[in-house]
Amino acid sequence: MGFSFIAPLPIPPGVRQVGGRSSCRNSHFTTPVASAANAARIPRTVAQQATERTVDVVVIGSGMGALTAAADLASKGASVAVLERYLIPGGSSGYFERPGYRFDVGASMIFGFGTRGTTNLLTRALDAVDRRVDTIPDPVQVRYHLPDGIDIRVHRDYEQFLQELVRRFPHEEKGIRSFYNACWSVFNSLNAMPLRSLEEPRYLLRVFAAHPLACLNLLRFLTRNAGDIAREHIVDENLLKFIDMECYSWSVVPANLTPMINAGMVFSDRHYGGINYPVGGVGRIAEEIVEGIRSREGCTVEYGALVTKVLFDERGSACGVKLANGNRIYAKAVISNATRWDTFGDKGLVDEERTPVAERRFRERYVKSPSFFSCHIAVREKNLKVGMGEDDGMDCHHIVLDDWKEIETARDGRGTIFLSIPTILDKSVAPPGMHIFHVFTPSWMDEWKGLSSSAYKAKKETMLSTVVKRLERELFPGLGEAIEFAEVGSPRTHRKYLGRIDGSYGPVAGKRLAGLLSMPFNRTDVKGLYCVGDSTFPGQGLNATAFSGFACGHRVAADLGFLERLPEPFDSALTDLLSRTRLKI
Ligand SMILES: NC(=O)c1ccc[n+]([C@@H]2O[C@H](COP(=O)([O-])OP(=O)(O)OC[C@H]3O[C@@H](n4cnc5c(N)ncnc54)[C@H](O)[C@@H]3O)[C@@H](O)[C@H]2O)c1
Ligand SMILES: CC(C)=CCC/C(C)=C/C=C/C(C)=C/C=C/C(C)=C/C=C/C=C(C)/C=C/C=C(C)/C=C/C=C(\C)CCC=C(C)C
Repeated sequence: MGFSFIAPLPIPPGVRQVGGRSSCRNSHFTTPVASAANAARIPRTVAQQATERTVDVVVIGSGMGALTAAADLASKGASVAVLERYLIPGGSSGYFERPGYRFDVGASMIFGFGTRGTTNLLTRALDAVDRRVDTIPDPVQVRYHLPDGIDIRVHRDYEQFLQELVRRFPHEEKGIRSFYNACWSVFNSLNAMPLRSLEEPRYLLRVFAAHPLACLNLLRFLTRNAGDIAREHIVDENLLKFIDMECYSWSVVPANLTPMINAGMVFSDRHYGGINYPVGGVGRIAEEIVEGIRSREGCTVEYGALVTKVLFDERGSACGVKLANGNRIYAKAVISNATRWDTFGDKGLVDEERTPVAERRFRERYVKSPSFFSCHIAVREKNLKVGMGEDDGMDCHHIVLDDWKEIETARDGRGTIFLSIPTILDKSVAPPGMHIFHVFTPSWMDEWKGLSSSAYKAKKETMLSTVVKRLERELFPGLGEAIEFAEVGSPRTHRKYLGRIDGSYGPVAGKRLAGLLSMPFNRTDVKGLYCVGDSTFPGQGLNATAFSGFACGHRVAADLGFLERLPEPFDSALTDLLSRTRLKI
């Protein structure tokens, strides 16, 4: 293949841009100078003298869950310190740059970015701190290239999508319509109400009083999985496999393990708010929220700020954090955006001996999803043998699978391929005449452990070549010749730069669970310590973690007196009841 191979990902020249603009008010940190090496070993360049200070809320990490919670709290008047170990905000929704290019670290398919309803939580996270990002509507959420010749486009227009699916499975028209109608019923219920903390009873009582039917409908679906509902309406096994892929493509588990509430959100929002690409790349969302947080009195976002431990007071409540440079920040509430595995346990921010039983139970029910092997590829349009122009009808997002048996388990680049070409929508993220291909496929940490550096590099090259050959066969003949350069990341890369255990995409049900009911909310059994992000209700996805951010912000604000709440014991009764129920199921 005629391209230069560069690894690892991401060496962030763009870092200087973001860090350099930093004006960390009240901060004792200096902005670290960017380099791949110190990015992974941060923070080395922070203040020499250990310092202490106090804020209302410390937020560990700056993924979308964390930023939404911080933005919400900042908008309510709390002083918030967001501490990010890396040099760029956004975590899996961050970016990295090469001259002329801006690559999205995670995928580029963004839900929750519409202009109407209540479920557009990314738009709302920006609104919370008076910021906005322009978007480009995507006419097709994804094009599936599946076994048995199943080639389906999920059009933004709902009826157009249904007709395409019905053309392929005419005998299942009724089942198709009734399954997706069930999804709409979930979505319409969610979209009727303000979305806040389900463990804050005052809010819950008000929302039940204002929208009783919607709440009862959600309760009905809360314990169910999408696969069960699909089987109530559909019998064709190939169509059920397609529904499995519809779920797997974002939940990384098949339909029988995918909570129905989440399926309802994803399968309807794509036709309601639509999939919208942020102009300038996905990283723009986090950048703007950061600017909005920083504009609030007493609020900071600090990079190169690796938190090593949560601090406790004499009553055992979380009261702040310790950083790798020895600094301590005290707070009335601590919010962790690290995964639950990175928050609790021997290698976590809270030692095993302080780890509550509920957290051990969580680890019995949820497992770490696989990570990804991801390739960020710069492609010359003139060398591609398929049209990429505005009138050529090339779609931005593709999913490729050769054999149904390979959907979940195949290794070495033979499993499901996810491809996003953001330059189809936004030409500003690459130089003229160039495209960005972001290709990823599930991969596990155990495949990459213990390799010498030459074996590691060779494995990356082999995997890249496997994936490129599959794309050449399916979609882009001659792709290899069109590649200018490629940067490749393994699960090790994801662990190193995103700080996620084993580079995992997030927690997934390790066995059949009762829908979303088993997923913990934001309070933990450690007083003063909250979790946010994809280890909390409702799970993975930017819009999902934005929900967890709003819910967390709301619960913390009520606990700290920024919002009214019910008197005790009524306020905590629901949290206690839900934790006890969770321990039993
Ligand atoms: N829709 C899409 O296409 C898309 C794209 C990208 C990501 N996603 C999903 O979005 C979700 C976002 O996840 P999230 O909000 O849970 O967070 P995240 O993992 O994206 O971010 C967590 C942040 O916390 C930081 N961090 C971790 N430990 C730290 C420590 N000890 N000290 C300081 N900082 C620390 C990390 O560096 C990271 O920036 C994920 O589920 C992801 O899979 C979806
Ligand atoms: C008391 C109680 C508990 C209860 C009561 C009742 C009620 C009221 C209830 C309620 C509920 C609620 C509110 C809920 C909520 C939910 C939500 C918000 C959800 C959300 C979700 C979302 C999601 C899941 C999303 C996701 C997404 C994703 C993950 C994406 C991804 C993507 C990708 C990866 C892409 C790829 C592809 C290619 C590239 C092709």
